[in-house]
Amino acid sequence: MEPGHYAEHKVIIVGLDNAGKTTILYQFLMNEVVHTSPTIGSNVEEIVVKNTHFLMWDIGGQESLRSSWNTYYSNTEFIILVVDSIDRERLAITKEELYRMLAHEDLRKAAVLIFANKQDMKGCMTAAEISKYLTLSSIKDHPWHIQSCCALTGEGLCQGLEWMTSRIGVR
Ligand SMILES: Nc1nc2c(ncn2[C@@H]2O[C@H](COP(=O)(O)OP(=O)(O)OP(=O)(O)O)[C@@H](O)[C@H]2O)c(=O)[nH]1
Ligand SMILES: [Mg+2]
Repeated sequence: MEPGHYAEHKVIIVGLDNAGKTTILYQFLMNEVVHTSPTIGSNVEEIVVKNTHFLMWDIGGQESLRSSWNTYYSNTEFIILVVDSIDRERLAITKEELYRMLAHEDLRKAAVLIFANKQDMKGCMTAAEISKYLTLSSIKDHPWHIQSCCALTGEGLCQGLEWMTSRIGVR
């Protein structure tokens, strides 16, 4: 590669509405909690971690928007799936969306980081419970990792990014 040029790794941040995707993106960018409103379309930001450049697409998760997630899939290296750990009722929908993505041709080489977000909420599901419900251990054709986090404090977010950087160059 020429000097001054660097590889940029494409990331999509997906998950149901209200999961905390936009909050996570701006924690990565600014180490701050921003005021968010539901994302219509997407936000895109470049996040640099230890000289590794990620281009992160944060995509709106409302039901009507989920059918267009696939327009963001090409060349994706990482999927960040954000789960609202207090939202037990809708974990089944997240599961459906996860397996739909994993079956998509354009994502066959993507690694998956699952954030079990909102760990500050009383009575929330643990990462282990979410992992079991999503049957993550059955996923053999994509590298995956689950990390508990709280986007409001930033706890757990760095560990998730570290897993991503550790994957680069593995394949
Ligand atoms: N308690 C708590 N609230 C959180 C956390 N992360 C995000 N939130 C709140 O959850 C709400 C939704 O956050 P967003 O980041 O806008 O959610 P989103 O996933 O981008 O939603 P869409 O854009 O509609 O898909 C906001 O009120 C956030 O402040 C967390 O870790 N704990
Ligand atoms: Mg959003």
